Amino acid sequence: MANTAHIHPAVDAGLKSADPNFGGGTLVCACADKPVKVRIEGQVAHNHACGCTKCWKPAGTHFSIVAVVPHDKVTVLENGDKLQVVDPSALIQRHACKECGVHMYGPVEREHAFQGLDFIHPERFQEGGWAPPGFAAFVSSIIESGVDPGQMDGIRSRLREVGLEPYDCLSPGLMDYVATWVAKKSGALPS
Ligand SMILES: N[C@@H](CCC(=O)N[C@@H](CS)C(=O)NCC(=O)O)C(=O)O
Ligand SMILES: [Zn+2]
Ligand SMILES: [Zn+2]
Repeated sequence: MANTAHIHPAVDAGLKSADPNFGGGTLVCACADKPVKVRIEGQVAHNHACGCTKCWKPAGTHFSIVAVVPHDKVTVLENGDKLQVVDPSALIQRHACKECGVHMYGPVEREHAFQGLDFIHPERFQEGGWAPPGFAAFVSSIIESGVDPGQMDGIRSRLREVGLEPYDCLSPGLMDYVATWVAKKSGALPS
C-alpha cells in the first residue's frame, strides 16, 4: 500500500530541483494587504525539513522547510514595521509578521557556530529555483505538536522514500560542524 503520510506541501508534490542560475529572490508573507517583503541575494544553503515546534510551518503541516543564508544577504524591502521577534531569548531571532504569523527571517546573533546566518523559509519565495530540502531534522519533535507516536514509523519511511533522511537532531554533518566549533572554542581541538 502506498505511504500517504503528509510531510509538507512542497515535499508531497515532489521536490523541485534547484535552478543553477537562481540568484536569490523575494520572500513574501501571507498577508493579502501590505505583505512583508524580504530580499535574499543568492542561493540558500542547508535547506531541510524541520519538525521542531519553533519553526514556522503552513497550517495542517508537520514540518517546516528551512534554510540558511548569510545575514548580509537579507534586506527587508517592504512593511518591516509588521515584523516582531517571536522569542527574544531564542538562539534564532525569528522575525514574524504580526498579522499572518509567517516567519520572514531569523538571524543568529549570539556567539554560536551559526552566528552570522539567518534562517529563512524558501517556500515564501515568490520565485522558483531555490535548492530543495536535503534531509529532515528534529523529526521526533513533531510529537510535541500532537502527532501520534504510532505514526512515526510511517512518517520516517515516507521521508526516506522522498529522499529526506530523517534525523532527530540536525544531520551528522551539521552536528559535527557545531561540535567542532564548540571544541575549538573550549580548546579541546586546536583552532
Ligand atoms: N524539541 C524542541 C526542539 C527545538 C529546537 O531545538 N529547534 C532547533 C531547530 S530549529 C533549534 O536549533 N532551535 C534554536 C532556536 O529555536 O532558537 C521543539 O520541538 O520545540
Ligand atoms: Zn503577513
Ligand atoms: Zn526548527
